[in-house]
Order: sequence, then C-alpha cells, then structure tokens
Amino acid sequence: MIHIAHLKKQIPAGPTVLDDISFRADDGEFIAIKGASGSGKSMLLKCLALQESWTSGTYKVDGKEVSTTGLGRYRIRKEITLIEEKASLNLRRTALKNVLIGSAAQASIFRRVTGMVRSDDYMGAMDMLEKLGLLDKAHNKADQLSGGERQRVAIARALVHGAKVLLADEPVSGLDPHAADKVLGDLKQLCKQQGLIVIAVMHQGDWAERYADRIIGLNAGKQVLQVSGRRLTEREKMLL
Ligand SMILES: Nc1ncnc2c1ncn2[C@@H]1O[C@H](COP(=O)(O)OP(=O)(O)OP(=O)(O)O)[C@@H](O)[C@H]1O
Repeated sequence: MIHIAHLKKQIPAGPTVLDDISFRADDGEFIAIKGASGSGKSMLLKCLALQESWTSGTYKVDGKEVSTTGLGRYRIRKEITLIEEKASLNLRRTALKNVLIGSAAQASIFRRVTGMVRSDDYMGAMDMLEKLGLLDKAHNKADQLSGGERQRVAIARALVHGAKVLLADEPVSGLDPHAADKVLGDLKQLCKQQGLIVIAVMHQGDWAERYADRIIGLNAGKQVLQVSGRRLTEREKMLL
C-alpha cells in the first residue's frame, strides 16, 4: 500500500511543480493520473519512483516512510518501477532477453553486461511473457515489436524482477485502440490477480475512466479531483 500526504515539490530557486498532493493506493488498485501538459503528472511519478526528491510531505510504502536518501531506497526502487512513455528496451536483444536481464534500475551490472541468467529465471520470464500474451514473440528482437508489445515486454520485465507497483507514464500513447486495450486489460488483470498496484498517467481519451478504479486530477501542480468508480462529469473535466 502506498500513501502520500501533502507532497510538495519545489524546484530550487524555481516553481512549485507539485503542491499538497495526497492519496493512497491499496494493493490491487489501478489509479489513473490526469492533467494537462505541465500539470506535474510525470514529476509525481518520478517522486513515487524515488527518482526525484520532494520538498515536504510524507510518502509511505506499506506503512513505512520512504525517501530518496533513506535506507530502504534500493529495495523500494526494485519494487516500485517506473515505465516511461517510450519503454527503454535493448532493441538488439530479444523480448525474452530483455525480460531476463532486467532494466538498469532492477538488475545487477554483472547481469546486464554478461547477459548471464539462471534456468529458473528463464522459466519465470517465459511464464510472464505468456501471461502478457507474448509467448510467440519471446524470441523476436525488440526492434521487431510493436509499441504495445514493447510496453508489455517492459511490464513483464518489471514484474519478473519483483515490481509490486508499476508507475506507467502514458502507457498507451501512440498505440492503436486495439493495442491500448490489450496493454490496459493486461495491467488491470494483474492488479486483480496479483494485487499489483498500477499508477498510470493517462490524460488522453477515456482510457482512465474505462480502466482505472480511481482518477486523480492535477492542474498546475495542485490536486483538483479524486474520483472513484464513475466517469468524470463535464464540470470535472473542465478542472483539468
Ligand atoms: N527540473 C526542472 N526544473 C524546472 N522545472 C521543471 C523541472 N522538471 C519539471 N519542471 C516543470 O514542472 C512542471 C511539471 O512537469 P511534468 O513533466 O511533471 O508535467 P506533465 O504533467 O507530465 O506534462 P506532459 O503531459 O507535457 O508530459 C512543468 O511546468 C515543467 O516545466
């Protein structure tokens, strides 16, 4: 469970880009973040991934306060994985190798450089690729995969390496509606089946309303709405 309270991020000698953000995400929840360009969506995800520090407020994971300099930060960075808009795969490696070797934040330098893996890791990676409907693409090089498939490889990679929370920055931007449905449907299923928490920036279209359990709205760094289990009203949309 994630709980942030009164989170504020001020750029040194610059603007306040997040101001008084508070919400919780329980295990199994799918949360969407909406807000216009520059409203602070990506910065919020980076703070949650401990890639950016915040100026004040608290951030707790399973009841324990965390920070970018705290003792547990390496474990938290493994468990809370940020998948950026252009999922950064090694394009010369297969989907399977990408999953096995892991991302820079999750795998050891030794594994990334040598590419050496254990056989039970292999089984785990194949299982996860199958769950995400990618078994037949496991041996395709990442540069032969579509945008949606790359997103799903990045999700598989994060989960195989122990992610309990996925932070996804525009996971379906640039995808056709069918591919977007597949990515979001898979994420939703993982939430329900494995208790995964997903916090995804999904500003465009009605993806947030169709897939998220809760929508958090930002405007100029401030939290302007928090809505559960229903579509946004026209009035609420105007706030974003
Ligand atoms: N290092 C920085 N220094 C100064 N301002 C910054 C810095 N990082 C982000 N900002 C500002 O913080 C605000 C929020 O940025 P952020 O990237 O979180 O927006 P966003 O909602 O994700 O936008 P978009 O939808 O366009 O990606 C923007 O005004 C941005 O210019």
